[in-house]
Amino acid sequence: MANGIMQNLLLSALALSAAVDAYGAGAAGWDAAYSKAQAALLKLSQTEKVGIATGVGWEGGPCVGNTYAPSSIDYPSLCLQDSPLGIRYANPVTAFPAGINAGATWDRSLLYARGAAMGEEAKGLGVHVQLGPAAGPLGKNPDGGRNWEGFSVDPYLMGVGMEETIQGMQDSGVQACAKHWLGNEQEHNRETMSSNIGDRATHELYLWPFMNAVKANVASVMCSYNKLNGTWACESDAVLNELLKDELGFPGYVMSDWNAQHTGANSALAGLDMTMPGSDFNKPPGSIFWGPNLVEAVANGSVPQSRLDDMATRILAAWYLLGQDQGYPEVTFSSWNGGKATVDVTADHASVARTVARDSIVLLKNQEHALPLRQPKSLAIIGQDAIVNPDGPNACVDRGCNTGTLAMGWGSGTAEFPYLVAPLEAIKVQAQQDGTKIVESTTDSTTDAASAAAAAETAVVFINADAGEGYLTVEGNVGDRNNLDPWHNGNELVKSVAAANKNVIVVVHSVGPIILETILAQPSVKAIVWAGLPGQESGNALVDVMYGSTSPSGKLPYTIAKQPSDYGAGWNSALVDNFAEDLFIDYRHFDKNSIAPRYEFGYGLSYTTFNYSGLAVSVSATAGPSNGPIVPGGAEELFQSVGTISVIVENTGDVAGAEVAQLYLGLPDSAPSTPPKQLRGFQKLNLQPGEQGTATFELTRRDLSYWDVQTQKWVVPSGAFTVYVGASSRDIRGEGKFAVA
Ligand SMILES: OC[C@H]1O[C@@H](O[C@H]2[C@H](O)[C@@H](O)[C@H](O[C@H]3[C@H](O)[C@@H](O)[C@H](O)O[C@@H]3CO)O[C@@H]2CO)[C@H](O)[C@@H](O)[C@@H]1O
Repeated sequence: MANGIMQNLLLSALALSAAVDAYGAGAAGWDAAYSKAQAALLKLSQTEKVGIATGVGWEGGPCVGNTYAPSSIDYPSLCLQDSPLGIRYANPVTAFPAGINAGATWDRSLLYARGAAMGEEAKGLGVHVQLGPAAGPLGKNPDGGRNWEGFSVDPYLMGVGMEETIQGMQDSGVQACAKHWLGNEQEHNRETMSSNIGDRATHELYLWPFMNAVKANVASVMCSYNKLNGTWACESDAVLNELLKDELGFPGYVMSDWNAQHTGANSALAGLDMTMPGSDFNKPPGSIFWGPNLVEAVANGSVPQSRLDDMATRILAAWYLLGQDQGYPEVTFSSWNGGKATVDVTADHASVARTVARDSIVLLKNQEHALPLRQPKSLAIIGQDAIVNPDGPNACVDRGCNTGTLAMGWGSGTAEFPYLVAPLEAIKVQAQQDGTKIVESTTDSTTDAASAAAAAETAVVFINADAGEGYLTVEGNVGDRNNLDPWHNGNELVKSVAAANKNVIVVVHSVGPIILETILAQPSVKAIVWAGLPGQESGNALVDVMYGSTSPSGKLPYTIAKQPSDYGAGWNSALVDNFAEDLFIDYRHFDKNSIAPRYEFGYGLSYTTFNYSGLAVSVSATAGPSNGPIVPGGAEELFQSVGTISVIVENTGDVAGAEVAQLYLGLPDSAPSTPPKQLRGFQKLNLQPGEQGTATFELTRRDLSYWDVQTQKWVVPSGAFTVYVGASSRDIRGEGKFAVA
């Protein structure tokens, strides 16, 4: 007995030192957090160690996930709460624009501000772990149901979104959770299918944004429902221990998606650290994998004591890392009784929400200066998407319906609207100031639409396309979209308006790309505005842009194709997805196959114009693999600067505007079958008329590397790299070269 205890203690010590080695000495605060965690661990009983790794069950506490509180140390029942765009099932909270809008701003400071504001609200409500942001799905399937929760289909932009959001959230004191790890690209069959992804695509596409998350010291990671290469993501040694903890040096803890655990001992050995929600949620009664079963598994030797100690240490360390041991607020709401909080945490966050919504708007078409509107005599506002759901913006649980204006998708990635400013409501305020007569048709009836359109100088028609999580089916869409068309007969609505009015503006609220060919075929359609999923400040943000108090400055975070088949990808109903696209998703696929997109990745118009000049390239790197110690994010060398590329951008128009200058790199031929160009930098510059600014793109070794499957390392290839700098992935304004010997 005594020998057994001694052996367990020795194994624990070994595991703890292994964990310390894994994240590298001195990594931003983790060292100190681990020391505190190790000290606390010594005071915990076996049952308590298991308890802090086990959820108490769905609806077992105030949050969507709750752990058992130990009595031996001053550590709470952890409250884990969605979502990536606000605090789910609580009110009042701010309903921020969705991730896809935050990505469309291409604005690092706004991404950070949104994260910080969400983090403040989470902390204020006593939430310890906010379940976001999301980098999986990445969005390789344009019709994927949850793509809108993340920032972009491009891993670089997604990575920046993850990093800035996590930094913002964690600077406010809440633990972030990067999800869903890994390869959960569709909702159909998500809990049964296997994502079979090649090693290179795994690294260069799907893992890439999680590197940024781990580099930003994310406290936790959620493993996904699907299998990866045949093994459940939440019990895959290759996915959790090898990729995440060893290769990326992740020092925090891995929690399961809700019920994504399939075995007790196996998942523990593979690197799962916390099971959620910990009950037999959606499973036959009695199928609880941890709790007492984990105590038993350690006792009978199927799970080493060191593994249990490692789980508990990681969970405790994340809590200490965020300083949650210092006077953290109590949970002040319950998810299960309407979420009414005893405190108001919203502060001035509506202004952050409005700015993100405004600066994410992408102007796709603007013919004959249709926009901005200049005190029109009359305006027809058409479509149900112009008004709030008559039953209220929160009428459907988890936003599981598409009635009224669309401002977020559906599922767990939602929050309750405290209010929702509808487009019509905001336009009416402006119209009153301008003396504009408003004619309304707020159903999707084509006949009513035509009458309203005929009675006004200009017609603004609102259409949308929704998607969400597969546990809810909305209008026949099981999470993923059935097609890339606008919902509610949107094409016919626009056609009827365009037949009755010569000056039509189309506003699109959508979760992702829609096919616009029918709409573009109408000569009366002069302007198209993509407003995405703008959150509670929808109408106000739209008015800011449509009336020109701010020039549109969003850029597309994905490609809009001419037809669905152009993407070469989409959700499928099989139980296996072989990810045949490999590295060639979205613009990488269009470029490789010389397919002309309708609106390319990175595209977006402004009310002004920008000139690019003075491209300067100063890059010096040595070819070969990146080595060095593992720090959070990966091999240390990967994050070393190898130089800069800069370009001068001038506002050549007569109004102020912001331009997102974008850097794409083409790798030399010595890197085998690589996409023709890949985003490797961007900077948004606010410029007054006539003003010049310099966009500077700092490059790291990772930006120059590809994943070499033979050596299992990131490798900088030798040869000539091509530099493309421009206003989008297809609007290249300057080209250059640099060589790596
Ligand atoms: O919320 C935590 C994570 O949960 C996953 O989604 C779950 C979601 O939170 C939950 O509300 C939903 O429950 C439904 C259940 O699946 C269904 O069978 C039942 O009929 O209705 C329930 C809703 O009332 O289950 C979701 C999982 O299936 C997310 O994937 C994850 O991102 C969240 O962070």
